[in-house]
Amino acid sequence: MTQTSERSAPARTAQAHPAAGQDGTSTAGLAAERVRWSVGGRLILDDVDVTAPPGAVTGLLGPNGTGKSTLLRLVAGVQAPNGGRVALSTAAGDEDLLAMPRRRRARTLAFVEQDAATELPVTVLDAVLLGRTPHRSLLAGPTEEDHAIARAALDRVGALPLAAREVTTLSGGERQRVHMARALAQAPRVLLLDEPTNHLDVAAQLATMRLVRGLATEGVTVLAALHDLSLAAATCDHAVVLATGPAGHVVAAGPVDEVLVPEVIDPVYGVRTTVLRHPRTGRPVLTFDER
Ligand SMILES: Nc1ncnc2c1ncn2[C@@H]1O[C@H](COP(=O)(O)OP(=O)(O)OP(=O)(O)O)[C@@H](O)[C@H]1O
Repeated sequence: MTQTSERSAPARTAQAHPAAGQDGTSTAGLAAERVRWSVGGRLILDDVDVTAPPGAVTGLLGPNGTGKSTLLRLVAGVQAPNGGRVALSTAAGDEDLLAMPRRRRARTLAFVEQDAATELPVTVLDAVLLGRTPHRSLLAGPTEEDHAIARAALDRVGALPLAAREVTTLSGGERQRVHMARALAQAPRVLLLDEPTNHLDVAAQLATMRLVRGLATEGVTVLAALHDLSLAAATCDHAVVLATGPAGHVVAAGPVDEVLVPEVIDPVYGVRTTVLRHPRTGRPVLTFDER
């Protein structure tokens, strides 16, 4: 497990996220309540409750196969749950996210899937411009403002030099940044990330998580599935840990300092965890031994 430090993150001028609450809306929290999902007669998620507080980064953690990606897909509306609901909570009250008209949901929530494939022969800029689709009328093409937002999103993830490249020619890490830029261009209030640091080198991982923190500061509610528990400890405000046995369920949820402790991690992952303190940030750094 890699020890993390923000110190080595490359300096990059951040441009303001164009639209957490761009349309005058307030910061929104997310609550998945008693979500169930089965496939082929097998229960994968069993009455899962996950809360992502507004304007914070919540890490969705758990060993392989515990249902993190599935839960994100259900919250995003990519798959329909067999039970439960997903609510968006704002000062104005709760709203059923899954019942929202598709375009409005796309203006509200963006989802960066794990290893999202793009086989279409489109340029990086055009792929990022797709993020603007829910913000314009169905028949209109992208405006100057859409182009400016897409380029700013690419700049923010450090991928502006790739703008004219075909997406299919990109490396895994380059593609991951483009997917993140597309989500930024979507200007969501809620951002779902499935392993956002997959394929990224260590500096790019730190830069991505710094970006994610910056988005939360701007009011975006982030729910991110992560495998690197030290990266989660360095970045997240809250953590939710899933385990199986037999179906995916929540075993712990709360502030990272309370959740990322041996009493929670060891039985779930089958390891022996030691929690150290980062000498500069004071955040937890986790190391592991086999049991
Ligand atoms: N369409 C499907 N058909 C059959 N099984 C599925 C399907 N989708 C998910 N599963 C199963 O559901 C379980 C949870 O999968 P999921 O991808 O959500 O886990 P995960 O926690 O994201 O795993 P990882 O950390 O390995 O990415 C796994 O056992 C997986 O094989």
